[in-house]
Amino acid sequence: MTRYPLLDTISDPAQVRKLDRRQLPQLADELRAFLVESVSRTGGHLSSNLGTVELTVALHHVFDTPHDRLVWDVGHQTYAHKVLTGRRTGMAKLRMHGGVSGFPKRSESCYDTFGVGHSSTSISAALGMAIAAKIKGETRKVVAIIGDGAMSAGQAFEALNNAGVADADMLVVLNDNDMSISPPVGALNRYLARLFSGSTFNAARKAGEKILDFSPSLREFAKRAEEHVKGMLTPGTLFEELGLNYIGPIDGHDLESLVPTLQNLKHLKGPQFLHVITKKGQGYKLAEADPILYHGVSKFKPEVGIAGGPSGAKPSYTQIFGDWLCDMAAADPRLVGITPAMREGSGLLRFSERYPQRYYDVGIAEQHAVTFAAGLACEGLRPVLAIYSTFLQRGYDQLVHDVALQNLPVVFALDRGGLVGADGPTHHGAFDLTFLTCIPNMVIMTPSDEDECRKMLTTAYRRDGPSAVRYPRGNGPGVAIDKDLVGLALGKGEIRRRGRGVALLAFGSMLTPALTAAEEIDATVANMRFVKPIDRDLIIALAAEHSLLVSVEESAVIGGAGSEVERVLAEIASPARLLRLGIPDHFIEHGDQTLLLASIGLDPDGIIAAIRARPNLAADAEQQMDPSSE
Ligand SMILES: Cc1ncc(C[n+]2csc(CCOP(=O)(O)OP(=O)(O)O)c2C)c(N)n1
Ligand SMILES: CC(=O)[C@@H](O)[C@H](O)COP(=O)(O)O
Ligand SMILES: [Mg+2]
Repeated sequence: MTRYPLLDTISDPAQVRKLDRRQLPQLADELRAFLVESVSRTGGHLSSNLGTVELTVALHHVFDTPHDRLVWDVGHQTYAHKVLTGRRTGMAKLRMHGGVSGFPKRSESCYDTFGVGHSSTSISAALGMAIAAKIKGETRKVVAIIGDGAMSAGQAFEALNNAGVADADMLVVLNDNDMSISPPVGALNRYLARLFSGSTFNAARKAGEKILDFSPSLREFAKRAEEHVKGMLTPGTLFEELGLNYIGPIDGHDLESLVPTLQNLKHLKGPQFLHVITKKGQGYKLAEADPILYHGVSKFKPEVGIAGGPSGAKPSYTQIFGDWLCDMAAADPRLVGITPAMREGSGLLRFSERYPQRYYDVGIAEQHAVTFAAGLACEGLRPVLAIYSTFLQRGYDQLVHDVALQNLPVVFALDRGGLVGADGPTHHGAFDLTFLTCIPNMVIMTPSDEDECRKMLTTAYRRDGPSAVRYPRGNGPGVAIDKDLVGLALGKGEIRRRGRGVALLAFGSMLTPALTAAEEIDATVANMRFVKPIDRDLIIALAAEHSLLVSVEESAVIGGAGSEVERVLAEIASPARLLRLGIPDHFIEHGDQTLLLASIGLDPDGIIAAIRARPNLAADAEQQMDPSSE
C-alpha cells in the first residue's frame, strides 16, 4: 500500500497539468510527506523546500514547462520541482557523488532552465530569457521565483530596475516567508511586512470579521475576498514604482488562490510581480518551529527531529572562529563582527548574543558587507568579516578597490575554503587563493589545525592592513588549543618532518595528507602557513637540500600558493624541480568531501602517485644538482 497514491502517478509536469485543480492539494500533501521522508534519509535543505510545495505544484500546473521557463533563485528550495520533473527516484542519492544535485542544474534536466546556488540571479536570468524570446519571436512565459532573503541582494534590484522598463513578458514570484537562513534583516524585510500587514488590509479584515462571525462559509469567502481586496487596495508599492505590476500578497499555501492568480497573470503582458506569503518549514511542525535549524539538515529521524547545537566531537573550524571572535571582542572594544546573512553557518550566533551592538548581519549583500567593513576600518574600528569563500567572489571588486587599495585593516574570516562537498561546484571555495594572492597589501594565511587557525586570526586582527584566514568546512585534525590571543611570525612557515630528496610544501588542510604521504616516501614536509607573504627563506633552504619540491594546496592549481613557490624558485634560478598539486582546472562536482579530495589526488595516495608518476622530475633535478651522481 503506497503512501503516495497520487504522487506515484506523476513522472512529469504534463501529468500535473492533467489533474483537476481539486486534486492538487492532495498532490501537495503527498509531495510534502515524501520530501520529509526523503531528506531525512539523505540530508539536504529542508525548511525552504517544505515552504514551496504548493507554489511548485501550482507553477507546473499553470505553466507549460519546460517550454515556459521557471528560473529558481538560490535553488535550495527546488526538491519538489525535481520530484515533479522526473527525478523522484534520484532523490535517494541527493547531493551524493553522481546523484541529483541539490540545486537546479542545466545538465541534469531540461526543466532546470538556469544553474543556481548563489542567490539573487533569477530575475536577471529570467529577463534575459524573456528578451531572448521576444528577439526570436517565440511565445513563452518566463517566471523567476525569488525568496525574500535573496531579494535583499543588489543584483535583484539591478534586474528589477532593468525589467521595469524592458517591456518583456515575465513574472517575478516573490516567495516571502519572512526568513533568510538567519532571521530576516533590512529595510526591505520591514517593507514587505508592512505590505502584508498594511492598514488598508487590516481595516478590511476587521470590518469583515465583525459581520462574519456567525457563518464559517461566508467567513471563508471573505478571507479570499480579503486577499483580493488587499491586492487591489494596497497602495502603489516599491515594485510598481519600478514599473512592475504588483499583485498580492496572497497565501502561497492556498492552491485555490495560487492557481487562478497565476492563470490570470500568465496572460498579462509586461513585467508582473506576484508576492506570495509562505511559511518556511510548512507542514512539518519541528521545522515550522525552528526553520533555521532545519534549513540545512543531516540525516535525522522525522519522528524525533534533529538535536541542535554542536555534537560534542572535535570543534569545527567555524566553532574555533566563533570562539576566537568572542574572545577577541572581549579584549578589544573596536572589534565589529559582520556576516552577509550567514550568522549560524559562519559561527556568529554566540557573538551576536553577547555583543549585539557590535554584530551586523547586512543581509545577502556581500558587496555591501566588504565596503561596509572598509568604512568601519576608516574610522578606527576593527571589522571582522565572516564570509564563505565562494560568497566572497561576490565582493571581490570591493575587496580590491575599497579595502586592499586603501590598505585598510579588515579581517576576512574565509570559511568553507576548499571543497565543501554536498553543495558542489557553486559552493566549493576553490578559487580564493588564486584570486587573493595577486592583490597587493593582502596577507593570506591557511591554518593546518585548530590552534593555528586561532593564532592566524589573531595575527590578522593585529595587522594594520587587510588579511584573510582561509579554513575548510568541517573539523580539523583535533589538536590542543592555546586560548591565549597570541599570533604568529608574519610570513614564516615551519619544517614538520625531515626526509630526503623530496620536500612537500603543504598549505592549510593539506598538511595532514602530506605528513601521511611523507611517511611512505620519506619526504620532508613543510607547513607553509602563509601564502602571502610566502616564506621565501624556507623555500630557498628546501630547494638547496631537495631535488624535488611539491606544493600541495586545496585550491585551484592555477595561481595561488603554488605560483608563489614557483616565483621564488624562478627568482633564484634553483635547479630544484617543482611539482604543483591542487584543484585541477575544471569544476568539481558535488559529493562527500573526502571522496572528492581523493578523486583529484589531494589525499596521501594521490600525492604519492603524483610524485611517482614523474620519476624524471627528481632524477633530472638530482642530475642537475650533482652531475657527478650519474
Ligand atoms: C550570494 C549568496 N550568498 C549567500 C548564500 C547563502 N544562502 C543560501 S539560502 C540563503 C537564504 C535565502 O533566503 P530566501 O531567499 O528568503 O530563501 P528561503 O530559504 O527563505 O526560502 C542564503 C543566505 C547564497 N546561496 N548565495
Ligand atoms: C543554499 C546555501 O547556499 C546555503 O544553505 C549553503 O548550502 C550552506 O552551506 P553549509 O551547509 O556549508 O553551511
Ligand atoms: Mg525567505
